[in-house]
Amino acid sequence: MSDKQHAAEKAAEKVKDGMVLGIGSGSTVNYMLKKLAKRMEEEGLQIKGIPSSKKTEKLANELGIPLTTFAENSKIDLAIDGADEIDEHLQLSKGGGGSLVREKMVDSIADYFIVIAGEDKLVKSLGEFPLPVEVVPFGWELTEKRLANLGCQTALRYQEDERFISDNGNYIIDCQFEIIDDPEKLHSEIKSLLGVVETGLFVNIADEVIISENGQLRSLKK
Ligand SMILES: O=C[C@H](O)[C@H](O)[C@H](O)COP(=O)(O)O
Repeated sequence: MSDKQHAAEKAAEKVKDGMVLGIGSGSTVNYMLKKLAKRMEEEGLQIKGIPSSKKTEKLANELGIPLTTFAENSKIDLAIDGADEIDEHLQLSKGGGGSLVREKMVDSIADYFIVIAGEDKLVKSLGEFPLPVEVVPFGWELTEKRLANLGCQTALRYQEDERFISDNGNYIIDCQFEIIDDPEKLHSEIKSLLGVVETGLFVNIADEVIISENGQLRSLKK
């Protein structure tokens, strides 16, 4: 079993009967969903999920996991999500799959947010992984220049030779900074730029990180 699967399955064990669960996105979360579906079948566990992407929604539907919306539930008991980078203060860089806006909406409202990952996602400082920023398509070239003025190399994201379009109909600009030593400050600076919808910096949102390293689990908490 891979480290990410190990961490994902451990987190799935923390889901309790009757919970409204915020379901993140990505390959690590997919393992969590599969384990959750197994628990529902074997233990009769009943939950409702709020998915953070169309991909997660599709997999949850395929696995028979009941879903709900913010229209029906304004509260999330627990959210479980992956990350692209995690620093020692539990600050995250997310959005490698382009789902950062919905993920942030889901993860930040949860009473408790658990991040799941293999040890390879732990970093001393964020920034090696290019930071995804979701921008509105209108005037994206101007927004890209504003981002570049903050001192990063920018790249409009493509997928299979087409411009990547997020679940919200927006573009993603990946921003390569040398190092992100103050995620909170950088997030505020980027958010203040016209045309920016959201950044992939998840600052002071995670409550716990479950990491697996060579089959050994450990939990990092705030
Ligand atoms: O937009 C995607 C998300 O932020 C993912 O949670 C993140 O990219 C980690 O994905 P994975 O579990 O596939 O490494």
